[in-house]
Amino acid sequence: MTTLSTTLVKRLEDPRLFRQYAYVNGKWTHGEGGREEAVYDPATNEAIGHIPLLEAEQITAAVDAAESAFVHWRALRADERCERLLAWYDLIQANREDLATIMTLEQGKPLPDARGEVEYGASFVRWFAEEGKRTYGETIPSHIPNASLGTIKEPVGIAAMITPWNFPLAMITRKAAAALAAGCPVIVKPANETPFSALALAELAERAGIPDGIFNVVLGEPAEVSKILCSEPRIRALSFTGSTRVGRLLMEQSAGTVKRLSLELGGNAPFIVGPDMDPKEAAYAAVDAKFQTAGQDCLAANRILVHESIHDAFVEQFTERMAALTVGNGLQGEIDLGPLIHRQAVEKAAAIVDDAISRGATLVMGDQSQAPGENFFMPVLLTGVTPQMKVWREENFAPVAGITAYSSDEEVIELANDTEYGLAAYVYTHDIRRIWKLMRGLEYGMVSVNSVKMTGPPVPFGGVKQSGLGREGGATGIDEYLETKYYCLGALGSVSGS
Ligand SMILES: NC(=O)c1ccc[n+]([C@@H]2O[C@H](COP(=O)([O-])OP(=O)(O)OC[C@H]3O[C@@H](n4cnc5c(N)ncnc54)[C@H](O)[C@@H]3O)[C@@H](O)[C@H]2O)c1
Ligand SMILES: N[C@@H](CC=O)C(=O)O
Repeated sequence: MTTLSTTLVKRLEDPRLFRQYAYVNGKWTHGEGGREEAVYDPATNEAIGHIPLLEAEQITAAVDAAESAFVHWRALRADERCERLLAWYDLIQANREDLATIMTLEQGKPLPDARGEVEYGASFVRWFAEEGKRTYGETIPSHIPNASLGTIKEPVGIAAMITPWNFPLAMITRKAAAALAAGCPVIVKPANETPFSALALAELAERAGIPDGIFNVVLGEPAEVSKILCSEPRIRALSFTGSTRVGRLLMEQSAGTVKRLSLELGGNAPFIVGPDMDPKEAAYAAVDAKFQTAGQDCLAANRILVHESIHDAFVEQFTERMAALTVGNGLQGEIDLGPLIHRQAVEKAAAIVDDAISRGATLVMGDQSQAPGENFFMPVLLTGVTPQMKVWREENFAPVAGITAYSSDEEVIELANDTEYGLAAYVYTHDIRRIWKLMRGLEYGMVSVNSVKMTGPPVPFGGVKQSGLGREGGATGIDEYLETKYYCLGALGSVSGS
C-alpha cells in the first residue's frame, strides 16, 4: 500500500487517523483482488493516498460480521450503547483538528468549514446517544376482552449507508449514530472521492469501544458494492444520501429485498425575497445561502426569486457582497470557496452557465480566467434566469447563482414549486401573512424563514417529491432504524381498564 503523503504526515497530530484500508469486523482490510484507487486533493490534483477496492466476497464478509455482532449489540441496554456513543463523540471532538485537515485535503472545503462540519457531525452522535434511551413503545386501549395491547420498538437489523463526498463526515454520523443507538450494526460505503474521513471515524469508533462488526467501512467500485448491499436480504435498511439519479437506482435495486429506505437526495432550493425586505439584508443572506461549500450543498440557494420592486437594488448588493468572496486552497489562509470536487464538476458548471447565456440570461459576474487552478470555478451571478434554463431545472451543485424577478406571491409560489425537487426553501420577508402563505404553499420538506442556518441535531431533516424519503435527525430520526412490534396479550382474565 502506498505511503502517506508528506502533506498529511506533517499536518496530522495523530497519523493513525489516516488509514488506507477498509474496516471490516474490527480489522483494517486490503482488497483481496489487489485493485486500488487513488484519492486526490481537489485543490492541487495531487494524490493524497489510495484505497482498496474490495471484492464481492469481502462485502459479504462484512455482512456476516455485522450479523454475528448484532446479537450482542442489540442485547445491550440503551444506556450501555449510549456510553459507547458518547465516548465516540468525545474522541471526534478531541481529534477535531486532524479530522478537519483530512476533510479539507480530500474534499477541498476551507479548513474553518471543515472544523464546522466535524462539530456538526459530532453533534448527531451526542444527540442519538441520548435519543437511544427514549425509543418508547405504547399501550393501546384494548378492544379485545381480557387482553392487553401495546407496541415495543426493536432494531430493524443491519443497516447499510451510502454517502456522498460533499459532507464526508456529517452525512455518516447523522445516519450511523441513529442506527447504532437503535441497536443496529452499520456498514458504511463512503464516496470514493472522500473515504478518509469515514476511515478516521472507524478508527475512533474502535477506540470508543464500539465492538467488532458493529461499525464497518467498505470500499469498492460504487455500482458493484451498492448492488451487493441492495440485494443482500440480511441488510434490512438502506440509508442513502446523494443524487436523485442514484437514489432512484438504489430504490429499484432494493425492491427485490423490500428494504427499509431512507433517501436524502438532491435539492434545488428557491430563495424568495419579499417586496418589504431591505435589499442589503436579503442579498447578504442569499450570498451565504448560495456559496457555502462552493455551492456543493443540497441546501444551496439555487434559484433566487426577488420581487420586481427591489430587484435592481438586490442585484447591486448581491454583486458587492459576492465580489468580496475569496477563492483558493482551503488549507491556506482566509478562503471562502475551495475547489470543486473534480474537473468534471467544473465542466458541468461552465456548461450550465453557457446554456443560460445562450437562452438570454445576463452574466453579471464570474470571470473564469481568475480561477486559481484546474478544479476551481469562480462564483457566477446570472440575472434574467427563466425556467427553460438548465441553471433553473438542474441542481447545479456549483457556485452559480441565478436571479429571477417576480411580481406576486401567487406567481412566486408557482415558480418555486416548478421543480422535481422538494428539499429546502428559504423565505425572506417580515410580513407575517406572506410568511404563512408561502410556508404553506411551498412544496418543500423544510422552509427556513429569515435564517440561512436551518439544520442541526434536533431538526427532522429531509425532503419531499424527488428529494427523498424519510427524515434524519430530530426526535424521529431514530425511527428509520426501528421496527414497531405490536403485541396482544390475551386471556389475561378480567383486565381492569381494558
Ligand atoms: N438531501 C441531503 O441531505 C443531501 C446531503 C448531501 C448531498 N446530497 C446530494 O448528493 C449529491 C452530491 O453527492 P454525490 O455526487 O456524491 O452523489 P452521487 O449520487 O453521485 O453519489 C452518492 C454515493 O453513491 C455512490 N454511487 C455513485 N454512483 C453510483 C451507482 N451507479 N450505483 C451505486 N452507487 C453509486 C457514490 O460512490 C457515493 O457514495 C447532490 O445531489 C446533493 O444534493 C443530498
Ligand atoms: N448542508 C446539508 C448537507 C447537504 O448537502 C446538511 O446540513 O445536511
